[in-house]
Parts: sequence; structure tokens; C-alpha cells
Amino acid sequence: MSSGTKSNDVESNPAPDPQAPITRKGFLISLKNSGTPMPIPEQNVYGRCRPVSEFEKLNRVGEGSYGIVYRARDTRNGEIVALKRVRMDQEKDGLPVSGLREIMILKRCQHENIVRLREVVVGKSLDSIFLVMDFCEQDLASVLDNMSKPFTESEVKCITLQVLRALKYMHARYIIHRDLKVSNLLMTDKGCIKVADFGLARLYGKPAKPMTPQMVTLWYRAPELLLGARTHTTAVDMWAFGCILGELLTGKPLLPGNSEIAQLDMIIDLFGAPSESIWPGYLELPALQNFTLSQQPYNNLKTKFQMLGQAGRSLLNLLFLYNPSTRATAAECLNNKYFTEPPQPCDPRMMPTFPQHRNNVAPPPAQQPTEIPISHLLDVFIKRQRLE
Ligand SMILES: Nc1ncnc2c1ncn2[C@@H]1O[C@H](COP(=O)(O)OP(=O)(O)OP(=O)(O)O)[C@@H](O)[C@H]1O
Repeated sequence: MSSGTKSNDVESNPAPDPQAPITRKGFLISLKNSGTPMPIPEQNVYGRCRPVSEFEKLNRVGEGSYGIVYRARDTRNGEIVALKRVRMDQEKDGLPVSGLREIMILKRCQHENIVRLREVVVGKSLDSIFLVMDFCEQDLASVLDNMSKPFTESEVKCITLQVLRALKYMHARYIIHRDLKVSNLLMTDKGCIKVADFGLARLYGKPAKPMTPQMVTLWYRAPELLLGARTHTTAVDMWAFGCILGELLTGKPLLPGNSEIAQLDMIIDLFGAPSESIWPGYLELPALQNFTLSQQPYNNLKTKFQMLGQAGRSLLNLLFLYNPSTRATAAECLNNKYFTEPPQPCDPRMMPTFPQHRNNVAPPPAQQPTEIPISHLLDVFIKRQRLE
């Protein structure tokens, strides 16, 4: 590949100021609606990005709204990596904002519990871009779908402590993930959890700037987003984290609404209705001008989580506080009694192992079975449902 100048070199750019807006600086491709596309000098077409042809795609491991993810081998050193193709369908003249954000934010995150972006590589023409990440053997959505019984409490603590460490790290750097859910929590075969998919992540500042409320997959969406708050904070991730904790404990999604109003109803059924006294400013939220919420007055968390001790229930209640400014932070949760009282979190290396169906290299065509096994079809079907 031709060598790049400093200005176009993704790898050698210093980490930007966390408060600085995301810009195109350092990237080869111009953004839609950003004016005239940036001219790319002939001798510098790829900067220092390697071509994707240096990777051998082994199999597809996931497909989300923003891209397809492959398990691949880096032919330069034989290492197995994840290659996420950034979806460009909707973009006529540039890289989608979600792709740019994911790259910018992952580049500044170096944490054991956050998926590592190794590099960005390009397809033959600049219309395809791939993120090269460390490969993780499982995601928690597929693990949950294939488990016959829920995780033990020790395993749940082991997983959630790792997620909290990642959240504490991100939030201290003004990064809000905005799409936390079980399918975005990856697990290595050593039980190490990695938060992935930063396509919707944003940097936030003070004062908070308006953001689109329709972020975060519905089941994990905080009430302030459902009610149309224009500014949001790291508290949206903490609500989603509460939903994940509940899901891991029971093995089932906690609040699986199928519309925004159904989602709000489910929240109110479980936690009781919000009010101006517990959530100052609540009555001014935009969506409340259009409809009236049910007035169910009781918190039913204790009934739902009968198997959980007092400390666990109190942690869940702190995560599901309606008022985002009093909701528990990741740092506070890490010091919560729940994680020190028995049962103790298990060692990540003691986490159960799961079959790795997706890691098998597809056999050559002549040996391929003519029928797709029904178990595989079921896997795909269940996974699709989870990804909405
Ligand atoms: N580094 C990785 N290692 C292994 N598998 C991965 C990796 N990154 C992603 N995946 C798999 O691909 C799936 C989709 O990835 P990702 O969530 O990043 O894509 P997306 O298009 O942003 O998805 P979404 O629709 O959830 O926003 C994940 O649920 C996971 O199964």
C-alpha cells in the first residue's frame, strides 16, 4: 500500500480531545451533507489502511443494522479477527456517521472490557470500509438463547462487574454507548466480557446538547428517551445495564415491549408510575403532551425477583430510578454491597463454555450438505428476533 501523509493517517493521529466534536479529520472519506467531498490525492488513496484482501474471510458471525461481521484470518500473521463491514447502502457520497463515530470512539477506548479496534481496512474501491477487531467467541444474546437454564448468580456478578468496569471507563471519558443490550456484549472463551458496537455512541458535554431520543433498542430504552427528552446522559446506559442485569438473572428479557407505548406500560407495571415529586421536570417531557400514562402506583420488583436478596433488589431499584440524575452510576454500582456479599462473583476463567457453532470454517462447496440443519435455522431465527 502507498504510504500516507500524517494528515490522512488514521493510525498516527493523536487521541482527540474528548469534548471535541467528531470531525472527518484523519479519515479518507467525506461525509454526506458535509459540502464538497474531500479530494483524495492519487498517490495517497489508501493512506496507511491495508486492503481487506489481506484478510481471509472465514464465516459470517453477525449482521446488525449497521454492518455485517465476519470471522477472518489476517494473512500477515495468521491471527483470527472480527471484520465488521460498515454498511454504506444509504450513503451516496461518504461513510455513514455511525461508522465514523464507531471508529473515532473505539480508537480512544483502551480497556480490557471494550472490544479492541485493531485497525481500519479498505475494500478495492473506497466504497467499502471494514473495522478489524479482536475476535470474541460468543455474544451474550446467542449464549442466552442457547442456554437451558439461566446463569448462576456468581456468573451474573462476574459478567456484570466487567460491564460496569467498561461503563465506568467510558463514562469518565464522556462517552455514552446508547445501545447497550445483550447482543452487544461479547465474551471470549476465557470469560472476558467486551462491550461492542459503538455505532450509536456519542460524546457528551456540559451543558448537554440535544440528541435524537429514538436511540437504544426499545427493550433497553430509558424512560426519559421514551418520553422524548432532548438531552440525555450516561444514565441511559445505566438503565440499559439494569435491564441486562435483570435479563441475565432470569434468562429472559426484562421489558420486551413491542412499541414505545407498550414499553412505557411495561415499565410502569413493574416500577409504578413516575411523578413530578420523584422526577422533577417529568411533567414537561415532550411525549407527555400527547398521551396520559397509566397510574399504577406499586413497585413490583420484589415479586419479579423473588430469588434475589435485599442487596440485589436494592441495586436494581437504584438502576431503575426514574430521575436520571439520581440513577446509580457505574462507579457507584461497582461499590455496591451486592458484589461483595455471597455468592461471590466467579473467576472469568470459570465461566461455562458454550458450543462455538459459528467458528467452524465453511467446508468446501463439494462437501456442503444439501440441507441446512434445522438447529442452524432456529439459531438464525432466534438471533434475528433478538436483533429486532
Ligand atoms: N469483535 C467481534 N467478535 C465476534 N463477534 C462479533 C464482534 N463484533 C460483532 N460481532 C457479532 O456481530 C453481531 C453484530 O455486531 P454489531 O452489534 O457490532 O453490529 P451492528 O450492525 O452495529 O448491530 P446492531 O443492529 O445491534 O446495532 C454481534 O451481535 C456479534 O454477534
